[in-house]
Amino acid sequence: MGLTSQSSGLSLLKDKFNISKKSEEQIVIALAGNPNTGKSTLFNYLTGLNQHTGNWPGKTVANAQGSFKYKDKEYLLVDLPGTYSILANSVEEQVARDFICFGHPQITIVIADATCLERNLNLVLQIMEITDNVILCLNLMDEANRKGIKVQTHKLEKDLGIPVIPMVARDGVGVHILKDTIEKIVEGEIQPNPYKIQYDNNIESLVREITEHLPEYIREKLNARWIALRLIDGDSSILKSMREFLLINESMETEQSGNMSRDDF
Ligand SMILES: Nc1nc2c(ncn2[C@@H]2O[C@H](COP(=O)(O)OP(=O)(O)OP(=O)(O)O)[C@@H](O)[C@H]2O)c(=O)[nH]1
Ligand SMILES: [Mg+2]
Repeated sequence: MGLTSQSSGLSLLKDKFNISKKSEEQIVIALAGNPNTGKSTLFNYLTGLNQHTGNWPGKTVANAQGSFKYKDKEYLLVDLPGTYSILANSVEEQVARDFICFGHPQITIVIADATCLERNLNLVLQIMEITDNVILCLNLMDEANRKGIKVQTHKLEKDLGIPVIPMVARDGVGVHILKDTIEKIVEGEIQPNPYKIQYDNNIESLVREITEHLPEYIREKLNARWIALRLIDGDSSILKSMREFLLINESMETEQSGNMSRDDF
């Protein structure tokens, strides 16, 4: 039973991330991106809300969440803090990383500034290492056009292996295509296949070694390759997050988790 399964998923969302689903059927979507790329603008456009988003002060998380409906499906949109990376160098980065990794949103939208794509793609590649269901929105296309910047959207889509949607969120341009793409991913009509970075042989063999030693419980529930990469990078915060995740999960899934406990880390 995966974490997206309703029994554990709901409590994990509530206990760790303070996210309340209105119903079990609601599909959770994370909205990530660099600061100032139009996340709030898109969030407000989709949800009809009018709030300043990205308010995640440390451990007392007051997140922004809103819902929308499209073709009879209910979606819960979670706005993540604006970050340039999710390598957990700051509280914001850790919050964004933990939600994408442990909160298991069914889809993660990354909203990028089309006028400085190179910098924005860093975060996109990092998120693609954690999860497959990623959509890239190229926002501020009006600004890009004004500056004479042309983006080869289809080539980018092919190279990244995920849907890429040009957007002017301020005017709602591209939002319908986004909703349609979300729906097609949920229905399985679109299956993103993100490009995965291959590291040099030393790192790849370490990744294999670490993944083999990760407990089966973790391998089933989380992206073992990504966890191994973070451990190789010396990121001790991932251990803390995994412990927390196990603690919550243990209390909810005592029977399913069997003998496995956080003390195994
Ligand atoms: N020209 C243009 N401006 C936009 C577009 N989308 C958003 N903006 C503007 O860009 C600015 C930043 O938008 P926000 O939605 O606040 O960006 P954000 O990503 O939530 O920013 P942080 O929360 O600070 O990370 C605002 O002034 C928006 O009006 C767009 O498509 N075109
Ligand atoms: Mg914002």
